[in-house]
Amino acid sequence: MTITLDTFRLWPPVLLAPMAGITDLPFRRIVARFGAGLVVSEMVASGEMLTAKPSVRAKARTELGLDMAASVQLAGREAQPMAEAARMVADMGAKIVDINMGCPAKKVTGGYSGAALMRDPDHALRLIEAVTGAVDLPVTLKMRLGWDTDSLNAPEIARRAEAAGVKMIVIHGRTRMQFYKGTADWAAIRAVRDAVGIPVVANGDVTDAVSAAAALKASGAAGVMVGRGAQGAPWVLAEIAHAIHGTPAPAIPEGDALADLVAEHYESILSFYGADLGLRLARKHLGWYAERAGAPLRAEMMVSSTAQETLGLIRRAFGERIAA
Ligand SMILES: Cc1cc2nc3c(=O)[nH]c(=O)nc-3n(C[C@H](O)[C@H](O)[C@H](O)COP(=O)(O)O)c2cc1C
Repeated sequence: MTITLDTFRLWPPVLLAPMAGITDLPFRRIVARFGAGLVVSEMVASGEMLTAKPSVRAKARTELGLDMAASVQLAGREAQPMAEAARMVADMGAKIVDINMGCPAKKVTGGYSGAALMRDPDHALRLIEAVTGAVDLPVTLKMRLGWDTDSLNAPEIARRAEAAGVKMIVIHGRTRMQFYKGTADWAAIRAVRDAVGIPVVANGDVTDAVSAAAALKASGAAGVMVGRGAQGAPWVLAEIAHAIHGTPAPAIPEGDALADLVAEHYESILSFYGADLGLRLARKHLGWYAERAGAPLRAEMMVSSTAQETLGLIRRAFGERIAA
């Protein structure tokens, strides 16, 4: 099934989830290049966006280097700053604005944004209407099944969001109180799908073609969104799309090709954030690549404090390993 948001066709319907601290522009570029229907920015706090802090604006950058609509996710608890932030990210090139109503973090819900908005649907709707009214772009909504198992109100909110102009809904098949525990309930997403006419996308624990097919079957969703499964494996969305939608198979890098990819990702993190911050932020990605590939020298990469040394380690860990 194709997902169309106004004039944008999200093909294949395998989308990269927003992940704070992970789906920055360097990572989104790589995932997009392998192949994905959409890559979503990490959440951008609307209040901070309005202060124009450079580090916050960097999260909303949209230069994917491909002919692909960039989606920027906004988080916030008040309608007006969300509307203003939406206009700002549109000015920065966003073609789709996503609203975060799923984040379970206390820092976020304590501020009544993220999943906390699901506890007050009237307020959530005012916020959604403010955003859909502020920009002439498709607005999408990402949320959970509800706050807890006694309040599975995603279908009701989805229906109201559709009436307010939202064009696509992503459901992480857990409640807020589950945080990331247990397993995602893909079948429960079907009630949302049945409640609206707009595309609904299933999210949570989709890591490969098998889980993607199971999530689609159980939920009846129009597509899947992959988060943690793409860490250290930016090609996984393209693999899923190939298996399910028949798109071209990605060339999964091994040996020197993997070393080249990891080095390229590493250098793009350094140039995006600057060397000091980049060096530290890159470590988690190196760790994931190493874990996935079963590569050695992980501990050394975690403590390496110069780019040159780290690049040498990357070459040895990923390149020589397979070649040997
Ligand atoms: C480290 C991390 C950061 C996340 N940040 C965001 C975020 O900024 N916005 C959001 O809507 N969801 C965020 N999420 C939730 C993911 O988008 C996704 O809903 C969740 O991880 C379930 O999907 P998965 O099992 O494919 O990872 C985050 C998840 C993780 C693990």
